[in-house]
Amino acid sequence: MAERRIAFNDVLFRDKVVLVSGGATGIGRALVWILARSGARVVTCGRSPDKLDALRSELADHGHEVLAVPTDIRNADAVAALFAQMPERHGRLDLLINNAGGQFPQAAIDMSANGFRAVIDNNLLGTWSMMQTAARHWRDTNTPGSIVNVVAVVDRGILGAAHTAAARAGVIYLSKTVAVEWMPLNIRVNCVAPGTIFTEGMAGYPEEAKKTFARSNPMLRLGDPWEIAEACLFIGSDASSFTTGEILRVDGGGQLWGEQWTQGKPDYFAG
Ligand SMILES: CCCCC/C=C/C(=O)SCCNC(=O)CCNC(=O)[C@H](O)C(C)(C)COP(=O)(O)OP(=O)(O)OC[C@H]1O[C@@H](n2cnc3c(N)ncnc32)[C@H](O)[C@@H]1OP(=O)(O)O
Ligand SMILES: NC(=O)C1=CN([C@@H]2O[C@H](COP(=O)(O)OP(=O)(O)OC[C@H]3O[C@@H](n4cnc5c(N)ncnc54)[C@H](OP(=O)(O)O)[C@@H]3O)[C@@H](O)[C@H]2O)C=CC1
Repeated sequence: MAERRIAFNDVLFRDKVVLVSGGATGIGRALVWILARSGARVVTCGRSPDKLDALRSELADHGHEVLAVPTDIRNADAVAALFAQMPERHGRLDLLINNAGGQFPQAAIDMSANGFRAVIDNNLLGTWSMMQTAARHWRDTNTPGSIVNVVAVVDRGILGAAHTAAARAGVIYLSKTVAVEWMPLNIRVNCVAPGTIFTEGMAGYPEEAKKTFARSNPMLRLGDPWEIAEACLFIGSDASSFTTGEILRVDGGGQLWGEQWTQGKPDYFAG
């Protein structure tokens, strides 16, 4: 990541302040790297202080300073404290990328009320808390802003992950709504919907399902976190200044062809 080619020039984010949630691993880590190398001042958060420490020292070894604040996005007080640190440290915020999130694979019929709620809390309510806090900051400081929400491709549902399909659809329609409501505040709101991307998060999926993931799109491969990071850079930056309320699917064409069963394909559909 310290060397990989970046599609955009290195001034696009020079001195911009960007908050990326969930930056310690996977797509978030690629985002932190690509933004730092593009000249941005990067702030990130996550629940695990150890993972954030490892990220901070990895970036520091290459001369990039990152502010990494342990924060659970489901905790409104922690989110408020995170946002309070940014003006102090960097004076402003230009872009928020809501990447933190996740779920577990399970048949909808077996989900407990608490399990379903945990995924809604994490992906819908946590993301909303970050979005609203950022928007209030931009309103109160009379400065422009941009939000990118990392969601998932929900057009055909997400088999074996009904909770996250519901949460991500919620984020998409929240985004479309506030893209209009917040335009008078000069805030753009867009989503990036990754297909199946090879990250640390894959560890939570059964081997039987993982073997089939490469066939979930016509490119017959998994995506790479860097491919999602570049899409977020494009849609979050001035390079897409006339775009708001949009969903950019980065899924190798998976919304058109391919099947994804997060727990493996049931016998009923085999053959
Ligand atoms: C979208 C396309 C899918 C295919 C490709 C993969 C895409 C990815 O997104 S990979 C990135 C995934 N990364 C993660 O998922 C990491 C983050 N995930 C989590 O932190 C958790 O899964 C969580 C947020 C959903 C749950 O966190 P937490 O609130 O800390 O959970 P608790 O341990 O307190 O449990 C609450 C509730 O949920 C039930 N539960 C948790 N894990 C599972 C599981 N693996 N299977 C079944 N149920 C689970 C847990 O049992 C609790 O319910 P009750 O037992 O009823 O109290
Ligand atoms: N990989 C894929 O195929 C796909 C991924 N996505 C979504 O993209 C995003 C990134 O996923 P990916 O990189 O694959 O997964 P990872 O599990 O590697 O990354 C998720 C990151 O979010 C952080 N996080 C999770 N919950 C919280 C929370 N409540 N508060 C703060 N931080 C949190 C985690 O850190 P910590 O555990 O320390 O809190 C972790 O660093 C997620 O929203 C994911 O669901 C969507 C579609 C497909």
